[in-house]
Amino acid sequence: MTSPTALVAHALRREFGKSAFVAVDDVSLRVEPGHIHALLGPNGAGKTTTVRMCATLLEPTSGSVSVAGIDAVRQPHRARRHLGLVLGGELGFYGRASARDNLGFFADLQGVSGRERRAAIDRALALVDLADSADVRVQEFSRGMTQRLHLARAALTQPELLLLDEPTTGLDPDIALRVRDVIREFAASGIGVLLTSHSMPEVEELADVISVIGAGRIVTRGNVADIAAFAGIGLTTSFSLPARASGLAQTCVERLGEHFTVKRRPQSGRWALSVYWPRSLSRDDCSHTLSQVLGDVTPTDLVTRPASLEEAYLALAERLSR
Ligand SMILES: Nc1ncnc2c1ncn2[C@@H]1O[C@H](COP(=O)(O)OP(=O)(O)OP(=O)(O)O)[C@@H](O)[C@H]1O
Repeated sequence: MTSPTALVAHALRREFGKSAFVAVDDVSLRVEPGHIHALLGPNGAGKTTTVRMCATLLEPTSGSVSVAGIDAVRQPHRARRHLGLVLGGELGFYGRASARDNLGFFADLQGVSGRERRAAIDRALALVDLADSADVRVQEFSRGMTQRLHLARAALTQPELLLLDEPTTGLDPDIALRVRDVIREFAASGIGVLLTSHSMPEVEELADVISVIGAGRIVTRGNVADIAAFAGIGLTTSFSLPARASGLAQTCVERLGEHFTVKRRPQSGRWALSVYWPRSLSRDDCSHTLSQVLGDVTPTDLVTRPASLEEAYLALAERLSR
């Protein structure tokens, strides 16, 4: 038997306040079992509002949410048993109690039966690599360990759907990498994951599908190449010039900037330049156009490659604002 789709949100709309401010409008999302779907967008775009509606914490003004085949608007209590939720920067544990006792408290809250309780806690701790710290008081945990404990809490009931709202925000890069490993392992075990994040490398690394949301509406959806195509860019070229070559850096910005998007930033005492090429240009077209501006200067770090998610996203930025 095939598992039901972990999440199907259809035409979600949420208004707030007397003015009926539309925070989310006509948002539809699917998360298949074992897949990671990332929701990417600027501050205030509607990501958290969408996640909260999917988590049954906020009722949609209109639209539907189904979690593991259960109507989450009509039957929120039933749907809740099939989902786990982790919000970035969450508190919510008892510092003086051990990791195991904290999870025990949440297991009781979530209705895990007495018989399954011990096994569920051990399994959840092992999943996030905290088995050795089970009896350590949470106040002694680092932020990364605490965030992994939140993931363990969300996994207690073996949910079909995990909703992760900025789960690595504020973590050191190495700890964020460890949390990402755990998220990937969750998906590999068959859980469907809806992830919001402001970290482009994180989304690029983890997501099977990316939905870009701006001003409450889904603007585009797909993989990195699809998002770049929507943004109108194919290849990008990056290179740097010494700080003393300001004149040439300026010429690049002016001449190339007439037809293409060119970004110039000071970086480690040099000028870092990036050119976003339209999809119609081949690699040869790009290097030919660039050589006409650079003349006999050949930057040693020049690289032309498919646009990254960050570049595609930056190219889209204006289309995402309210
Ligand atoms: N309870 C509320 N009452 C009124 N307006 C709200 C409420 N919750 C959210 N909003 C508004 O809805 C819009 C979407 O907010 P939301 O928190 O979903 O955005 P977001 O994409 O998660 O942003 P961020 O990246 O900053 O977390 C914002 O303009 C926000 O001010």
